Amino acid sequence: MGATESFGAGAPARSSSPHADARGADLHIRQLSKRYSDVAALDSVDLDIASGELVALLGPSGSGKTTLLRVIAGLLHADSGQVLFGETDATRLSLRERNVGFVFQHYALFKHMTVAENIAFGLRSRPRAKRPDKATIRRRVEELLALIQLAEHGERYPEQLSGGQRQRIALARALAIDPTVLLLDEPFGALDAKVRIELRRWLRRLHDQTGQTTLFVTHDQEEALELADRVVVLREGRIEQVGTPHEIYTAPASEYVFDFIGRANALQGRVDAGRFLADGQSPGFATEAGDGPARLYVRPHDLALVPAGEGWSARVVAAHRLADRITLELDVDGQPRPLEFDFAATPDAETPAVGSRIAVQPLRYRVYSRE
Ligand SMILES: Nc1ncnc2c1ncn2[C@@H]1O[C@H](COP(=O)(O)OP(=O)(O)OP(=O)(O)O)[C@@H](O)[C@H]1O
Repeated sequence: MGATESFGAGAPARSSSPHADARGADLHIRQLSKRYSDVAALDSVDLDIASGELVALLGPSGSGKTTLLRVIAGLLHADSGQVLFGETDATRLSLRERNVGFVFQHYALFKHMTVAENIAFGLRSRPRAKRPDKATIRRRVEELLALIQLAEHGERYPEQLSGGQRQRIALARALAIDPTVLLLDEPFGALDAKVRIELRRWLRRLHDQTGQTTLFVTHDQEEALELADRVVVLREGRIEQVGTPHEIYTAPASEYVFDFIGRANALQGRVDAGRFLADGQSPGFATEAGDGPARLYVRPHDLALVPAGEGWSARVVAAHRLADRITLELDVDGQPRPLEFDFAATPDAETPAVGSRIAVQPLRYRVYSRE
């Protein structure tokens, strides 16, 4: 049968090798911990980011993403652990000394300054000895305006721009200081879905041009998977998995990651001599998990209709059709939770009737042992 526990198919992973013209330092996080009374916002976090990488920090609300970013920026001190920029221990350095660039969802532009003045701000406010001369600053601003494709907008004020344009300016302002690392905390979070998708693709192209070491916080798995060289999945202040988008999607290290990364069905059962047997069902599916209680995870589009006896037998409890996709809700015999099954249908194919019995088999899946 075609069923397999590994996920072979899919686009090749984007290389995580450092950018050819990488800018910014390597970043090393060592055993960072930060508590708020009884909450561990960060719990012994270790992470290495190569110069030129674009890394997404992904996790649900409260998982510690913003705390980690703020500790790296120097806006917040950890209880223990270290932040290293290359060889330099930055743990005790101030925000200014770290020379990081950041853009937050609500980190507004200065309203009374033009776009050009906003971008120049970081350079102009440097101490005199480190401040470039006026002509150099002007050139840098023009370069950045061209880079963010807003060359004609330098003399406008922020209120004369769209939300998406403002966030591009905020990025240019952060890049102006040639930062050690660029830290972005849900920079497109306040924008509508369409602009958000356009901007994340734009950010990826911009990153390919600049090679700037970047850490990007998001709770949107699609954004992380599309944008990043590598994704760090956080859970309650700990790193659950680090990998390329391809690795995270096709080989989730835990039930938590599988569930968080896309739509997921979980079947209860046990592993016996290399086969997963769902409770109440007889066909077994090959797995490398050890013997004992386990759960099999499968995405709704990774199931297939099969003849009775070759898959899990189930009753159709709901059916929906949208253009060429059919989605069924199945009550699988012996399973506590319904299963979602999603497949492409030819235009003349009939939608299975509610109440009818069918059998389905997982094409690609993962089995996780349970203690
Ligand atoms: N100033 C604070 N005082 C007390 N608890 C805090 C404080 N800041 C954060 N926390 C707690 O620390 C944990 C991590 O918060 P953090 O903001 O880093 O999460 P997050 O993943 O960025 O969430 P979100 O996506 O909602 O921004 C949460 O449980 C949060 O409630």
